[in-house]
Formats: sequence, C-alpha cells, structure tokens
Amino acid sequence: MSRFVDRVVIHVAAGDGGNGVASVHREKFKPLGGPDGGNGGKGGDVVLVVDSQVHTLLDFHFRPHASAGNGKGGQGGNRDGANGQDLELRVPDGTVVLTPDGELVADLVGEGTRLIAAQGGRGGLGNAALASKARKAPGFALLGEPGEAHDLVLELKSVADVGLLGFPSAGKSSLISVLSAAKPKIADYPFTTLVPNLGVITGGETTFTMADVPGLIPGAAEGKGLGLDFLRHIERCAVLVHVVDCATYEPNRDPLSDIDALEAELAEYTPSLADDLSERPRVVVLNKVDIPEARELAELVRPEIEARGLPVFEVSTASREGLRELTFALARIVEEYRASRPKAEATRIVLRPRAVDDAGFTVVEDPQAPGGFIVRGERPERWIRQTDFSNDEAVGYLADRLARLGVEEVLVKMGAQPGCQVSIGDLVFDWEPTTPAGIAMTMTGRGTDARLEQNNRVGASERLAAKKARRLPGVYDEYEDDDE
Ligand SMILES: Nc1nc2c(ncn2[C@@H]2O[C@H](COP(=O)(O)OP(=O)(O)OP(=O)(O)O)[C@@H](O)[C@H]2O)c(=O)[nH]1
Ligand SMILES: [Mg+2]
Repeated sequence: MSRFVDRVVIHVAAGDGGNGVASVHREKFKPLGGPDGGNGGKGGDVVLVVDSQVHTLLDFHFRPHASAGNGKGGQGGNRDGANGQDLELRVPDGTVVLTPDGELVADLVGEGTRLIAAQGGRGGLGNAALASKARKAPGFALLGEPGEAHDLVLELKSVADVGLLGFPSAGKSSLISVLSAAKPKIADYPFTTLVPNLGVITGGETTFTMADVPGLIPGAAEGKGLGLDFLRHIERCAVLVHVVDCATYEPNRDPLSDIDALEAELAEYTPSLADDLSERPRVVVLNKVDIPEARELAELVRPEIEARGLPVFEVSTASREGLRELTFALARIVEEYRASRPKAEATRIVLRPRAVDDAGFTVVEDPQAPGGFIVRGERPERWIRQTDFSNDEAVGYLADRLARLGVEEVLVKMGAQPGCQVSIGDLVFDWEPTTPAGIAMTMTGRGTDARLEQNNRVGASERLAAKKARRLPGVYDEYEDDDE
C-alpha cells in the first residue's frame, strides 16, 4: 500500500530553559555587595502555525524532527540570559493534531491559527531573584527546566487536490505510482484498490496531492461496487481526472460511454455533497496508448471529447508517455483553483495542548516500594527539575518549598516513617521529616541550610507554616511560592 502523506508523526522538542546563576556583586571596598546573579532565559516553543500557502504535510514526512532553541544561562551583574528562539512550523489549513494515542489536541483552522506544540522550559531564577528578607544572599540558583518533548500526529482532512475517477483496472493506481512516490497495489483484476491512496506530485513550483480511489461502476452512487464511500474522497478535489482504459475489450464499453457512465454516477451522488461537483474542472486521461489498438482508439475519440470542452491527455503509465504534460496541466489547474478559493479567516487563536494544573499535588503509596510514597503534582515535579542537587542550599530551598506546599504534612498523615522511600518526578530519596508537621521542632535561627547539617534550625517561613498548621490543618496549598 502507498504511504499516506496526509498523516505524519512528528517529534517536537521545545528548548530547555537556561540556568539561573549564583553571583555576588563585587566592588572595591564592598566585597559583599549582595546577590546579582541573573535569571536563565526561557526555552523556545515549537509552534504550529496555519499557513494557507502550505497544502501538504509532505515536509514533515521528510523532516519529522523539530526542535526550538535553548534559553541562555543568566550571568552576574543581574544580566538575564536570552530566551531561546521559537520554532514555527507551517501547516496547512485544516490540520488536525492528535496525540500518538489518538486523542484530539487541536483542529487548526484559519490562517494564522497557532498551537504551542511543545512549550519551552522556564529559565531558572538567579540568586538575585531568589533573595528575600529571610534569605539575603542565596548561594544557589535554580536550574532551567527541560523543554517539553513529545510525538504528535498531524492529519490533513482535505484529502487531495486531484481526484481520479475511472472504471476498475483503468490504470488509476498505475498513474499515481508513476507520477508520485506512492506505491499502491496494482493488478489486472478489478477492485484491486480497496482504500484510497494518496500521492504527492510536484509540477514546477506547485506541489499537489492526487487521490486514487477504488474503481467505480454504474450504480456506485446507490452503493454498488465499492465506489460510494470513496466518492466522498473526491468531494474537495480541485480537479477531477477521468482515467479511461483505451485497451479494454469489454463489449458495450468505449472511452465516451465510460466517461458518461461515471458522470451519471457523479450527478447522482452530488446532491448529498456540500459542494456541487458539476462546476469542478475535469481532465480526461486516455490511458494505455502503448498498446497500438488503444492509441488508435484514443486518437479516434479525442476530437469528440475535446468538443465537450475537456482537455485530453493521451498517456501510458507503462511507457510513461505523456506524463509530463499531464503533470504540468494539473499543477496549473490546481493553482488556479487555489487562487480562486476564499482565504480562510485569520483567527489567530493561540491554543495550548492542555490546561496546566498548577495547584495541588497528590500522594499515593508506592506499589514498588513497601512503606514508600509517590508525590505527584505539576509544581513539586517542576521544583525537582529546577534543583541543583550538588548545592546544599538549593536542596534546602527545595525542602522549604515542599514543606510550604504541605507535602510533608500529607506524608505524615499517610503514615510515612522517617527513612522511607519517597519519589517525586525523577527524584527518589529517603525521607527525613524536616518541618513542624514532621517532627517536634527545636526553634532556632536560620543560617545556611539547616537540614543538611541536621541541626534542625528553622526559618521564619517555617515558623509561620507551623503556626498556620496548628490553626488550620491542611491548608498549605494556599501558600504561593514567592517566585511565582
Ligand atoms: N499496457 C498497459 N497496461 C497498463 C497501463 N496502465 C495500467 N495498466 C495495467 O492495467 C491493470 C490495472 O491497473 P491498475 O492501476 O491497478 O488499475 P486501477 O484503475 O487502479 O484498478 P482498480 O484499483 O481495480 O480500480 C494492471 O495490470 C496494469 O499493469 C498502461 O499504460 N499500459
Ligand atoms: Mg487501483
């Protein structure tokens, strides 16, 4: 079977966020001038943009990987890193975006409609931005977050620019196979083609698609043969091409009566279509002229078809005669048709794949680790990614954030024991309670990181949290992180 170019799987990778930097301002006679580490830049997004000049998904077929630029790291002197470059991918109007599991992400309609297919990672905050009253000179910064990366399926509903019509064995599949890279099944028994094949053809500057449908027979419009379902596939075609077998030996069949018979089917079928097919340009291809009798017949009927105002092309898919002229003629008609179509509205909608649930978190028992727990949630998982685990202070900051969100409290409620295994995102660690919710607190001041030194010193925010916890158990979620 042929390759379906109207359905492609693409791999989109947004840029990573740049790391924040920990830096201290230095001046003569002012050795510790305060933190001045800048923030990392945001990673670039991969964005799908509807462009009415694009008609196929062919480019993605050849280049399925797309990645946007990374954000630059922050620098000292409060210099923020540059944002990564967005990558815009131009897609045809009517492109449907799905997850690999077939879940609909978006239906991209209208010039300029945009979908952020992969969101760039946030840049990490530098130590200047992390400074607060309680933490005057942070000796750490946050890491940039990795950009989103995943596979998406693109599908294009408007099947083809050119639709082939013809009796079984007229040579429709053969024609597509010689004009394009599609490799449909070809055989000399009728109804070889069971599903529509799509081929992509280039004629000069124009790229267009051609749909091969199963052979039609009289009565198709009432469901005879295989044709009815497939008539639908030619509904949106710019050009209809009659492929006529000039070498058939069946009685009562000749090129003219074949065309008439199929036109009658189309007329019959048309009322059920949104668009009227009778106005659609038509071309007649007289096939198999490599056979001498067929060429004679073709030359005989050509004037009569031309008299009906239809362009005629004598071709042979076997000897490849006449194909070039046909390709260029089709390209021209397709161009004219496209130019005559009303432009799609510029809707400029920006769509995001899914709403970001930024609020809470859940804790479940870890089925893999007896006595262990898994913490899930957009924020805790992000915080893990932002943490530089080689920096003790950064780890302490993470612990603060998790405690303020109420993670520890929930762990305690669920019966977590000190030393049990806790997983958050990619991080697996042995849990040591650090907050009032976890252990009886010894109240002390706060210097560098307390918990790593195991001396249980507590900061102002934790004291506040402890107070709140005593008064209003279970409302830690209200705490907003100070950097968001
Ligand atoms: N001699 C000759 N044979 C051809 C030519 N084009 C197609 N054929 C033969 O005609 C037979 C039918 O060709 P297909 O391309 O499968 O015809 P189709 O119109 O797709 O048929 P269905 O799928 O059944 O509707 C095959 O045996 C082809 O080899 C041609 O230009 N010359
Ligand atoms: Mg076929």
